[in-house]
Amino acid sequence: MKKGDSSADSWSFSVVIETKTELWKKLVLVPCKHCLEHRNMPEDFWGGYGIVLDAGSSHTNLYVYEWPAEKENDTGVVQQVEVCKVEGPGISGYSQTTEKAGPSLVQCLRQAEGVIPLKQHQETPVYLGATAGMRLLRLENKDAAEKVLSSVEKTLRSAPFNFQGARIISGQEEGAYGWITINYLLGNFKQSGWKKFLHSLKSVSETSGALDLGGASTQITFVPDEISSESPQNLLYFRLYGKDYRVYTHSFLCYGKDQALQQKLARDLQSTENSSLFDPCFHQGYQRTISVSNFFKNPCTSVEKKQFPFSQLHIEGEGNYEKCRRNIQNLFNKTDCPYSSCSFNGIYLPPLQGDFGAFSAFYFVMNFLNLTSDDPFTLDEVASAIKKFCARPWHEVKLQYHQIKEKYLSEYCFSGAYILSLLENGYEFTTENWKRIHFLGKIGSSDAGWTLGYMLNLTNMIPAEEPPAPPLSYGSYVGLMVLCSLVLVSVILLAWLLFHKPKCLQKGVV
Ligand SMILES: Nc1ccn([C@@H]2O[C@H](COP(=O)(O)OP(=O)(O)O)[C@@H](O)[C@H]2O)c(=O)n1
Ligand SMILES: [Ca+2]
Repeated sequence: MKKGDSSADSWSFSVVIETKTELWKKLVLVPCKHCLEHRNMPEDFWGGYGIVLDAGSSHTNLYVYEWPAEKENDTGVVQQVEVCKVEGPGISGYSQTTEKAGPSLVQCLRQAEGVIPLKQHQETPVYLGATAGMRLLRLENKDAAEKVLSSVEKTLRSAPFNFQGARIISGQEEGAYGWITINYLLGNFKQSGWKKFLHSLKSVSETSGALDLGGASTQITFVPDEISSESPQNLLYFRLYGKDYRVYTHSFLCYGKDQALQQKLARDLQSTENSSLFDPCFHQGYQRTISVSNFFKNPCTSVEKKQFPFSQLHIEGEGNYEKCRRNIQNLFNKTDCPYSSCSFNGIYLPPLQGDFGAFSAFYFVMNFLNLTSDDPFTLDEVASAIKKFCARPWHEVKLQYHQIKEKYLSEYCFSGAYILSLLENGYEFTTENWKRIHFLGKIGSSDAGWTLGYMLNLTNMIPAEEPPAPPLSYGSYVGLMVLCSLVLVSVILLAWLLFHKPKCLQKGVV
C-alpha cells in the first residue's frame, strides 16, 4: 500500500455524487444564521429526525439531527440536537471480538430513543459511516472488517429506527462531506443581497476549506482558485443551489495523529539497536513500554518491519520541541512531485485558497493548548506555546491535568508539534495565510465533522438548483395589499383632481 494514497476507493464518491445531484431537489437550504433560533420556533415547526453514527478509529459518536416539519414553504435548517459518545474503542477495535461491536452501540441508541418522539421512531433514518480505522482493518483483515460491519448492522436493524446502511466511507467522501457540513452551517451555499452580488463579482471567497484531523487519517478540502485537471482523482464536482463547485480533496490514510505517532515510532525503531529509546516528543520524565511484535501488524507501520532482538521497547521522554519537529518532518516525503505542486508523498495540492475551518482533533488539541481564542494567534505564537508545553516535566503536567487520561495527556506535545508540521511542512501554510485557519469545534449547535453533510446528501436535503422564490408570508401579503390599496386611492384622487378641478382653482375666479 502506498501511504497517504486513498485512490483505491476514490471512484465510489464521484459516482454517488453524480447520481445524487439529479435527486437533490427537495428542500431549500437555509443556513442557520439566516434562521430564527431553534428555541424561538413554534413546537410543531420541528418535525423530522435523522441519526448518523460516526464510527471513527478511536471512538464512535452518535448524532441526532432535527429539521422542520413544514416543508411547504420550502425553507428549513437541519440542526444537531444530541450527541452520544459510545463507551469503549472504535468499532475497528473489536477485530478480535467482532460480535461485540454492535452491542457497544446499544446505550447510545437508547439515548436517541429518548430524544426522538416515539411516534417518529419508525420513520427516522439511521446511518453508520466508518472511517479510517475500518479502512485499515479492511486492509489488514478483510474478514474481520466484514464481521464487525455485520455485527453493527444487526444491532442497528434491531433498533426502532429506519436502518439505511452501515458502511466504510471513502477518504474522498469524508473530505467532501466535512466541506459540505461547514459551508452549510456557515451559510455559504445560499447567499442573498449584497453577499450574492459580491460573490458574483468574484471579489470574495465563496466557501471555506475544511481541514479534518482524525486518529488514523486526515483530510484537506477546498475550492482552489485555478482548477487544473492534473490529478482528476482529487477533484469533485458539485452542483448546489444552482451553482457549480469544483472542489479539491485528499485524504491521507495513516496521517491521523495516532497513526502518525505509530509511523514516527516505527521509524525511530529502525535506527535503534537498543531496546530503549529517547523520544523528544514526550515530556521529560515520561516513560512508556510498547510491544514490538504487535506494533508492525498495522498497515501504517508494516513497511518498516524488521527483526528485532527484543520484544519490548522502552521509551523515555526528552521534551525537546525542535528535535520533535525535525523527527516528525521525516514523515513527509517532499522529494518527488509529479505535478505542478504537491503536499507530500507525491500527492497533488493546488495553491491554498481562502479561509479554512480546522476541526476534529485539530480543534481538540489546539483547544487543550488554549490556542483557539477568537483573536487568532500567529504561527510564531502557536509554535512557542507548544514548545513551552513540551518542555514542561511530566510530573508537573500530570499534576495539573490529573483528570485527563495519561495516554491522551502524554500525547498532546506530539500532537501539537504534528499539527504544526502537517500544516506548515505538509500543506505549506505560511505565517501569512496561517491567519486564515480557524480552529472550530462547533458551528451553532452542530459539531463540525462529516456526519451532517453525509445525512444532508443521503436525505436529499441539498437541492441542485436554486428553488423559486418562496411565496409571501401572511404579514408581507397583508402589507402589500395595503400598499396597493393606498396607491390605488392616490391615483383615483389625483385623477379626480385633474378632471374635476374645484371651482376655486378654475381660471378667472379670484
Ligand atoms: N475530546 C477528544 C476526542 C477525540 N480526540 C482525538 O481525535 C481523534 C479522532 O479521530 P477519529 O476517531 O475520528 O479517527 P478517524 O477515523 O477520523 O481517523 C483521535 O485521535 C482522538 O484521540 C481528542 O483528542 N479529544
Ligand atoms: Ca473522524
